[in-house]
Amino acid sequence: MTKEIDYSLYLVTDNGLCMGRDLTRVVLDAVQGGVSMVQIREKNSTAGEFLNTARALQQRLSDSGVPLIINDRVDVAMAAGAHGVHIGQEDLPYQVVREMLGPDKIIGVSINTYDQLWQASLTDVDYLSLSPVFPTQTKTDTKEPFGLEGLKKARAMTGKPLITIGGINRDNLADIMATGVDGVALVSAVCSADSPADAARELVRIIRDNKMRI
Ligand SMILES: Cc1ncc(COP(=O)(O)OP(=O)(O)O)c(N)n1
Ligand SMILES: Cc1ncsc1CCOP(=O)(O)O
Ligand SMILES: [Mg+2]
Repeated sequence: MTKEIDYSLYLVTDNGLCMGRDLTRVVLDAVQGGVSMVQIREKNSTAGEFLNTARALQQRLSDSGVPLIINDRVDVAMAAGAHGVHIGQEDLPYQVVREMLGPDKIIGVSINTYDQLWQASLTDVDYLSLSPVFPTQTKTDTKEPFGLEGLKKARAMTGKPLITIGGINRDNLADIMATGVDGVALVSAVCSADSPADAARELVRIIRDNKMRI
């Protein structure tokens, strides 16, 4: 069953890119600006720190309707009562995560190749994230970027909710939305912005003006 989720503007956090500001503050400002989904991605935190951040945000976002997704750590997601988990090709296998979380939680999977896209399309995963669309300095161990033509090809291959990530900003967002993806995930364009709220507002406007599918 397809869940009713707004994937249009998906903030993925990176504490180190928040310009010394409190991560929770940056996320709440971004949500004020219109971010529709949030993923906590803490690569340098202990499990305990990750859980504390997740619990604090889960509580602060509970009335907003914005789903909170945990990167990689199914245990942290379960302990925090988060809405779901994002996993990559080197994380726990999708079926195992689904068995652990049950049918109602949101599970997203990173897709690095067309073969992975095809395989994942056969499962009941909630969304697919083509990764990366462009090169980025935020994550250095990425595979070959898909580019805009790759996004179009991927869109034609699956009817599942499809988003993309990597090097996305206000200058390339319109072209990305025109490929027919359901949304975009970004780190630095929001986390490092002078005003995360204003940055999110501008991105929302570009998405609204260029979205292909409702
Ligand atoms: C929305 C979204 N898309 C892709 C990724 C990357 O996940 P992964 O390939 O597992 O890499 P890490 O983020 O774990 O370094 C993501 N986190 N979110
Ligand atoms: C987490 C992740 N996965 C693929 S690229 C990426 C980082 C994207 O960061 P930015 O939006 O700053 O390019
Ligand atoms: Mg991962």
